Amino acid sequence: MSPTIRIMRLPHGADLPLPAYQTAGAAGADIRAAVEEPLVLAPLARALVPTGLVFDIPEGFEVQVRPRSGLAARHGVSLLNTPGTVDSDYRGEVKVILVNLSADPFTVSRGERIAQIVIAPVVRAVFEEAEAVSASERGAGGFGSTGR
Ligand SMILES: O=c1ccn([C@H]2C[C@H](O)[C@@H](COP(=O)(O)OP(=O)(O)OP(=O)(O)O)O2)c(=O)[nH]1
Ligand SMILES: [Mg+2]
Repeated sequence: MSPTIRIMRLPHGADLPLPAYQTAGAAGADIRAAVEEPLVLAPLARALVPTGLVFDIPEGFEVQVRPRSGLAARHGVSLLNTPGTVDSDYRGEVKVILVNLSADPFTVSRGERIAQIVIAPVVRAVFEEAEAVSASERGAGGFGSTGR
């Protein structure tokens, strides 16, 4: 099943390609920087990078915004909030929170593929207050309780 995501391109991204899967089996579709000018990210700097895209995500799905491993491995560039969550009712421009975790400045060029989006089904819970919770083998152990 392939849900359709309708995409509106904003004026500053009108000439950039839509998100696209690069190979037949790709889970992620790359999205591009709709910056007007090259953007220089100093070491440890972050930026909210526009994509020029507004998504119309079908109800029951989300879009996750994830880093590209090539940018991470070669340049230390990642997303600060990975995976970013785009809610199905969000009608604003999708933006990418890029962060430069390397010791060198990184330049983002217009049209560069800066991240990838993965669409995923959403399960929503019912949150219900409880006086007590069920017993389990783990109990309250966590944060390394099983050792290394
Ligand atoms: O990488 C991201 C993450 C989020 N968003 C947009 C879509 C999402 O639906 C909205 C809100 O994101 P989130 O809930 O993560 O942020 P928040 O800080 O909780 O903002 P809000 O109070 O608007 O929910 O921002 C993006 O464009 N890119
Ligand atoms: Mg939120």
